[in-house]
Amino acid sequence: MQVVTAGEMAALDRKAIEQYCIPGIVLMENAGLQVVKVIVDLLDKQVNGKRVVIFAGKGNNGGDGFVIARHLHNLGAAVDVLLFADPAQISGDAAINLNIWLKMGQTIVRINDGNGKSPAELAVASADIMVDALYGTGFKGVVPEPAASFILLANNSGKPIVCVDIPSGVEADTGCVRGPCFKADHTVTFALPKLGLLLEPGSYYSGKLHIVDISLPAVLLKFRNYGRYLLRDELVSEWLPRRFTGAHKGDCGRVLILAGSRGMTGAACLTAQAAIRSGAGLVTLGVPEGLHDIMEIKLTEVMTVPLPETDRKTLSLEALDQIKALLDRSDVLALGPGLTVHPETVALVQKVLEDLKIPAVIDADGLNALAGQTGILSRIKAPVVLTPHPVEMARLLSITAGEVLSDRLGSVQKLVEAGGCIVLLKGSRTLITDGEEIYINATGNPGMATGGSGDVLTGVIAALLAQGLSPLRAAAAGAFVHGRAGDLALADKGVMGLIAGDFLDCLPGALNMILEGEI
Ligand SMILES: NC(=O)C1=CN([C@@H]2O[C@H](COP(=O)(O)OP(=O)(O)OC[C@H]3O[C@@H](n4cnc5c(N)ncnc54)[C@H](O)[C@@H]3O)[C@@H](O)[C@H]2O)[C@H](O)CC1
Ligand SMILES: [K+]
Repeated sequence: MQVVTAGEMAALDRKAIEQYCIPGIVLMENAGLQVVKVIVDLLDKQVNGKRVVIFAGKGNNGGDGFVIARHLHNLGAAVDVLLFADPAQISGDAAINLNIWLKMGQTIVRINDGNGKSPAELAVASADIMVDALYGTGFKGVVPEPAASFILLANNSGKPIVCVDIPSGVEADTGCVRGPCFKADHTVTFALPKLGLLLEPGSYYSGKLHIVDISLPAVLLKFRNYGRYLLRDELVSEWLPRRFTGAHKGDCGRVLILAGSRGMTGAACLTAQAAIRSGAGLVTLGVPEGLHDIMEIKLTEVMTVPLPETDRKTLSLEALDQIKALLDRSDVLALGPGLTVHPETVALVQKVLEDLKIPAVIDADGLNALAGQTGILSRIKAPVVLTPHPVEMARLLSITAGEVLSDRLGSVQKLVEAGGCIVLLKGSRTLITDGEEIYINATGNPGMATGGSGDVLTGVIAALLAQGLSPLRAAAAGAFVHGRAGDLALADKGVMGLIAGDFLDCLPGALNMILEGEI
């Protein structure tokens, strides 16, 4: 599913109206009705007598609010419309719907009645549910008073909040929030997701995102390629490999993993198990020789190879020739989990990458070995996927983590340009890009912020690479599958108790769910 900016969405609206002759008022009616559907479900279809407060603004987002008010009123709800604009400012389809609301004998609740009391505050206090139709995709900057104070009042009320199209306070193109902003329980967005709903902190404020149809012609939604996609089951399912009956393990890819050090055997194991669990035919794990016996005990389906080590039981430069021989018998390399940044291990990582001939996914200490040295990356001849979290991204770009977090999109683009590789930037909405197309992943949950989570992701991506997915798709699909496995594990283990091994075990279930389309 494509992800659009406010301008791109407005252009699609205009095309629907001008080229397909769909009156704007029809789109507004459909938009309002879709929000009403979500609200009715939230109220367990018990709408009669429920108190609903609708914060309405002066634009078409407010117009959606008047449509919502009308339908909820007709369903028996007690609806208070708080208008944060002069009615004279309201025009077009929004004015038509405000007029219908007033013609029905309904009123607008005044923000204050001039003698200190605020009917609006009373309305908020007695609401069962609140609807944010204040600002939509036309918003930029900071919400002015008195709306700003009411947003804080609503957020602190403990009542459910449903935001229309986008939470008021979030900028549609960047996800930036520069002042008070509704913290939505649900956001109902129209036709296509806006970029700001999928970028931090906009994605945080959006709560559960509902992407609903408002009858824009399907051909119009595919009309242009914006190069931004929200990962969905149907797309990832198309990418995942199907195994033919005569397949043997050699057909399913051979993954070489270089990982682990004293005290970090778990990272190596999780990566290796994730790779074999994600369909790789053969997985070989190269580890410092002093840890080899432990790995033999911890792993069964994965082959292990003892390699020369430093005095600190990390991989040493002497391992280079053996690694080159292993690489000649592999389709994909996964490099980094638990390696440490021992100077000799760092030098080994750089040497391995310098004459790399097969695709690789580089994570953790593999990335740290390249801190500030993106020049090495640009000289690598084989395709490479980098999977940094914001701190590793900051080290690679020699900037601060804060700068990465304040512009995630910009920092991934910068690293792609500097390194000529595929970049996956981890976060609650993981971004994956080759500089041309960008995929946004919305699967996963906060329970996955646990040691070893990234190691599992590295193994999944390596396995998908080894099974023939392009580096961009392997990274994007890997993020989607990894997050889906975490969501399956969450149901059973809960957000605090979840550990990386739990979602490792859920990888087969996640893959089946996506492959078989059971959602
Ligand atoms: N996607 C669709 O097909 C449909 C979307 N609909 C709704 O229309 C809004 C977009 O409407 P628009 O009038 O362009 O913008 P807003 O409603 O967001 O109005 C914003 C309004 O406020 C002004 N403004 C912006 N920033 C500030 C600020 N910081 N302080 C004060 N005022 C500000 C701005 O100038 C505008 O006038 C979309 O989100 C949907 O909800 C259609 O209803 C149906 C089809
Ligand atoms: K809104």
